[in-house]
Amino acid sequence: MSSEFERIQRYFWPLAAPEANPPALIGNGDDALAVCSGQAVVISVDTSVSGTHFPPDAAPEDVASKAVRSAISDLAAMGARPWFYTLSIVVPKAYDESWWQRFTDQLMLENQHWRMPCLGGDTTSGAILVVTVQVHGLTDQPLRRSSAQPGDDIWVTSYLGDSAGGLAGLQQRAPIRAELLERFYRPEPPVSFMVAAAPMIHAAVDVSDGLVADLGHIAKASHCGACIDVDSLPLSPTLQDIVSTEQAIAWALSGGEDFAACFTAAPVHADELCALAKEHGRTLWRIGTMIEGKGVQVLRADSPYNHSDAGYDHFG
Ligand SMILES: Nc1ncnc2c1ncn2[C@@H]1O[C@H](COP(=O)(O)OP(=O)(O)O)[C@@H](O)[C@H]1O
Ligand SMILES: Cc1ncc(C[n+]2csc(CCOP(=O)(O)OP(=O)(O)O)c2C)c(N)n1
Ligand SMILES: [Mg+2]
Repeated sequence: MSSEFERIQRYFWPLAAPEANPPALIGNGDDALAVCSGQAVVISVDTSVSGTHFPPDAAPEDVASKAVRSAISDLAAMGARPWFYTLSIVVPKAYDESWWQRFTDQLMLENQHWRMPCLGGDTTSGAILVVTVQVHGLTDQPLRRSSAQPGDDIWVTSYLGDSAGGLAGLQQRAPIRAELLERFYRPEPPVSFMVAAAPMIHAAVDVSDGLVADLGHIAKASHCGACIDVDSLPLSPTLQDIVSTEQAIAWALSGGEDFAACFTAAPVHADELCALAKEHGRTLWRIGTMIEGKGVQVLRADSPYNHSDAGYDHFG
């Protein structure tokens, strides 16, 4: 088995490809990374822990994809294009080199897909696998949670609840479906669409903890309320095939890890937003309206819909 430094050189330094745009002033291999950008730099860090964010027996490829994509989701919600990321990793000593190879091969595929190299990080051993990805994105004008206005339409950028359905399958609480596992391990944050749509968007958040909880962040930060209709929630045919509509709605409202964007925009932009989404190979769903007041109201045919609005809470 090779040393820590040999592993860093062999597995992580090649992940500096493809080159960052604009390139780093000092890249991998020094005491620190040095970069310079003419635009605002948007930075977000997310940690994935074995047993908390993915099952302990998850494939290295799946852990790699989910860690990168869940971090990129925050860039999409800010309307920023990926620039580069850093990677901090704790790996149990018992993992063999084939694990390292498979993990970093998949990271390379993610780098190419998002055009986002890994320019630095930290490597240690420890009791369980922990992967921390800090992403850096660029934009001229970051989107915020705090700029929604009463009267805005509320939009989401993907089916909701599929990831929770995939997790339920892994945990033998529901039938396993390959498409749902794919949504759990390889979500598709709407990066290029959100960058292009940013000028029309008032406020945005990424849906990681659950729609009601995350939309609640927009409502609170914007000092207004939100009203959504459960019959307009985008539920995938696959999800509806494996569980009751009530269960699918519950997962769409609070399952979490959809890594979609939820955003608000003036109704006048509705057609243009849908056309733009199509150009970027995406679909948009309008799920409600921002209103005066506070909190998130969940309705069905104008009556309150009974649901749990608690999002995922690491200490709940
Ligand atoms: N340990 C921490 N130290 C400082 N700030 C934190 C810490 N944990 C979370 N935050 C900040 O609190 C806010 C909410 O965090 P979180 O719910 O994890 O956001 P997200 O869902 O976007 O990852 C973010 O702005 C985040 O940067
Ligand atoms: C083994 C396992 N159990 C449970 C979950 C469900 N789960 C874990 S974290 C989480 C919410 C999102 O994670 P968090 O760390 O809060 O992301 P952030 O909001 O910071 O982006 C959910 C739904 C999972 N993904 N894997
Ligand atoms: Mg977080």
